[in-house]
Amino acid sequence: MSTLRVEGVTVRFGEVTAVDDVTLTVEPGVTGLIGPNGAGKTTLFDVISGLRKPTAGRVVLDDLDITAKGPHQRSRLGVARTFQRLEVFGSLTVWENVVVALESRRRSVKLADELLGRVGIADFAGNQADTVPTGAARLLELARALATDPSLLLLDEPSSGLDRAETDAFGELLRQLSAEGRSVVLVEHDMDLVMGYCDRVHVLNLGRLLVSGTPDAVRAHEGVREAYLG
Ligand SMILES: Nc1ncnc2c1ncn2[C@@H]1O[C@H](COP(=O)(O)OP(=O)(O)OP(=O)(O)O)[C@@H](O)[C@H]1O
Repeated sequence: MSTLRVEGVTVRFGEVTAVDDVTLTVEPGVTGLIGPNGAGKTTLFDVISGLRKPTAGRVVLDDLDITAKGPHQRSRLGVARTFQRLEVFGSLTVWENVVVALESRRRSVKLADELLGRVGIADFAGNQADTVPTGAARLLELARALATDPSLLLLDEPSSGLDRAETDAFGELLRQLSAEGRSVVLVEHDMDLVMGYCDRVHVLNLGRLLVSGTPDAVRAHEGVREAYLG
């Protein structure tokens, strides 16, 4: 079980302040990170996963300041991430992609079939990864992330490419991951998924944290409706 604290994090790109003094906590369970395009969600994921050093602020995982640690060190501490832009090994099969992730952690390759079944893409196991539909490739990224047995899982737009039934199945998987004590953070534009499956939601707007709360509290917040939900 991991608790993440983002403390006063700011990221500037020249004149643009992509993330502006954001402080928030992620507890075990499913947390949504939402906001309009350009709100700073992916940049904040980059800071949490160690791909980008913040201009100011700290990232603290279970009381350990990890701000200066790189992505690999964070991965060893239990942080895993999927990307908006797919990052699978296209020339390997779906099954081999998971095996590579398992081997990197010296975990049994026998777990690959179980992981593919778990995310719902067992039928694609023997297919070359760059030939499967986008939705399946996203689920493959999730299987690869789960192969590292993460305590904190960051998912960037996981439902894009999934149809409604697949999205609902994905929501149920989120519940299971949460029940296992993992902390899952979701950057997601599918509001049914966010409102239906998140325990807590943080809303970013123009780089700033607008509000944090339960899905109902966030939905009722006037600033959120104005900024985002319309
Ligand atoms: N490498 C970069 N260099 C310059 N500006 C950047 C860079 N990355 C992001 N930005 C800017 O920072 C702001 C936040 O971008 P970010 O991608 O984090 O937003 P987002 O909430 O993830 O958006 P989306 O929902 O469209 O993915 C935007 O104004 C974006 O143009």
